[in-house]
Amino acid sequence: MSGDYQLRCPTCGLRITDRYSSFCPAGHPGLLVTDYPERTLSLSGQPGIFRYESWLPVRGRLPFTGGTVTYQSDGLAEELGLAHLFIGFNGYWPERGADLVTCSFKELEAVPSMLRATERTAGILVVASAGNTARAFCQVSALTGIPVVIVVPQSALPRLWTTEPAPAALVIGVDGDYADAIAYSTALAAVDPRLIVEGGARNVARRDGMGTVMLDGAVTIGRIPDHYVQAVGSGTGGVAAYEAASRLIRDGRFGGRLPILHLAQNLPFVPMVAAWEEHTRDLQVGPGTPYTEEAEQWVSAPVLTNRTPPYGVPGGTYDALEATGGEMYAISNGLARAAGTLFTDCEGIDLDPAAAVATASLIQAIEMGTIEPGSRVLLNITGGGYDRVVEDHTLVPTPAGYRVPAGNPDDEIRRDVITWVNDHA
Ligand SMILES: Cc1ncc(COP(=O)(O)O)c(C=O)c1O
Repeated sequence: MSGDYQLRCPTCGLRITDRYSSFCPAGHPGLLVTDYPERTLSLSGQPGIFRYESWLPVRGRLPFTGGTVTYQSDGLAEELGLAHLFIGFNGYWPERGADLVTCSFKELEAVPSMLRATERTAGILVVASAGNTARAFCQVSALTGIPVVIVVPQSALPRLWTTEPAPAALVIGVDGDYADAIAYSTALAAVDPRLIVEGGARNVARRDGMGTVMLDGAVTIGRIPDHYVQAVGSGTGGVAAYEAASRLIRDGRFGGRLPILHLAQNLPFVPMVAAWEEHTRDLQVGPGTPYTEEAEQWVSAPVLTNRTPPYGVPGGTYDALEATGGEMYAISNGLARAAGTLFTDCEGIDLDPAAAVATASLIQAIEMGTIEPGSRVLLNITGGGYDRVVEDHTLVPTPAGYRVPAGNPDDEIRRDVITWVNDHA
């Protein structure tokens, strides 16, 4: 049955019966992995992400038809001299059938995460985000009426919009940065047992939702690609691609080799690139390192500046890079801008700055010889179509219900949030 799965600890292999666990009961810190009873991938006949529902940790569906659109590139492929370049487009581009209206692959995470939350009795998610993730969760709330609490830095509020009003999304703007929003969201979730911290990379619904980019790529190409290219901040998309490819190998119909992961960050904030160059799990971030709050200010793709990515943890990005013989790239703003322009000129759609970073890393990989011209390449365009979406939709700002100082929620917020939960649970 769709929605059946077991969680497994990547360290000790223990199978965990509680389908909502985030940690191994034996105390191992690794990211739990889903094992689905269906060894072969069955396609449901549904559009978008629910085509892959047999490998999603959810029961039922939401009224949501968006998903990745994978197509073989002509223009960019020719420009770069690649014989088999496939683009996994995640964003808004109706001419190609791409219908993620908040313009990023974060909708692929939001949909299964929110659906899975509705299965639980204590089921209102509290999500901390600096941008695209918050917008995606608000949009899914707008479409479905599922309540959600969103905590963002106040600077991210202008990027919070949906294509329909989202009355069941409670938005809290924190006077601080992404790290402050995460800390506040954790404290807020403790206010009422019906609130649950969404969990980021630990949330298997998020990873398996993102993994559908790889599934759609392999189904379109007819086999697992040789190379997978993505820009990363948390690295979760890379881990998800690796996990999805591992399932496809067990399926047996899509080839037996993992794709080599090519993951990119945006200079000057490139802590994972530096750690991977040293081949260490030990990530150096913060004061005394080059990867400070100051460095974060200079990147063209702020969504790529996560200070606590699940990099060294078992089952995280380091392990995914190791397993696939992966590479990492440090991309300057100038190279990203030029690559983004080239992509738009060749393919005909605007990109999220993060997707421009990914495109630049593909160019660098070809120049370095880490991607060969004859190989099959899946380029994950994680976001795009912002110029296109405003032609078809009116963007509705999602206002902050509260603007609060960083720290712990005060008594008034606690009272108000409990009242809000009573009204929405
Ligand atoms: C458009 C876009 N691309 C890439 C990323 C990085 O994703 P990951 O979580 O896989 O590191 C993000 C993260 O927010 C994003 O919004």
